[in-house]
Amino acid sequence: MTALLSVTGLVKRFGGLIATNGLNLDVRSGELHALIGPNGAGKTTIMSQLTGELRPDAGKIAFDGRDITHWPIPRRALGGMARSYQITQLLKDFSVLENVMLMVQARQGHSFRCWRPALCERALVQPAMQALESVGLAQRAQDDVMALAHGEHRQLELAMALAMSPRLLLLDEPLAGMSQAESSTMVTLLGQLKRRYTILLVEHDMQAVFALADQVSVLVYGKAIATGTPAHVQRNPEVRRAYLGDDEPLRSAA
Ligand SMILES: Nc1ncnc2c1ncn2[C@@H]1O[C@H](COP(=O)(O)OP(=O)(O)OP(=O)(O)O)[C@@H](O)[C@H]1O
Repeated sequence: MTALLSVTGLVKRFGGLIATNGLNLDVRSGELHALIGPNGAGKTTIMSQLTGELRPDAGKIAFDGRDITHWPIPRRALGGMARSYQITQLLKDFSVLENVMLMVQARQGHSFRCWRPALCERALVQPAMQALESVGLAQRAQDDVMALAHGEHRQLELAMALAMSPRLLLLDEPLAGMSQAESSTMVTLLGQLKRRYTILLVEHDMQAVFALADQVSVLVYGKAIATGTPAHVQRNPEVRRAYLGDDEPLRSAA
């Protein structure tokens, strides 16, 4: 498998703090690659550099063989990178379906024109409904966003990312704040989306990470100290020491 995303020597400084410290990371087409590490390791900072919300101080980001390091946010999004956020970012006065339709419309870009209701239906509603079906929310399409439970909000955010027809899904803590039942629904969902999409997943829930990931990269102080299969990474003594501060199995890390 070739690398869809290739990060080389990435550096991001906040004043005297080096949040990304010469990071190298390859995400291959079709894999679910998890990025784990202790709080403050720099996971979200990397996601923001990938989407273009933060500018790196050095290094290169290549996506699908093209150097996108200096591309603006919309160009990356239209080029196939979609991020779902750690903090819920939904339009609260809109319905579930309308939130997704807005993303479909954004995807269509400047060329989008909707002259007749029938055309709107085909251009916006159908793809939006498809995205909702992919996350199990089709039945809630007409509901107000505020009527959804927390777990369903996260599913909706995922549908919004899918509505961008992404080639790479960037998921920042999709299980954050979820009940056990909600987590389990989301893990099943991500298992279904795996392979259909290339996914870079930041997540603290190690059980979910090890159940889902093909590859895991462990980040400590802005650097990947290990990359490999879940089994490989779990056995790595340096990972155990750096991540847990002891020799306990990695499953309880957060
Ligand atoms: N805008 C900013 N200005 C200054 N420092 C920042 C900024 N954003 C992040 N940092 C710092 O950079 C480091 C990495 O933060 P980041 O949020 O990327 O870590 P993280 O691994 O995502 O943490 P968590 O698991 O808690 O979400 C931290 O020390 C954080 O305080």
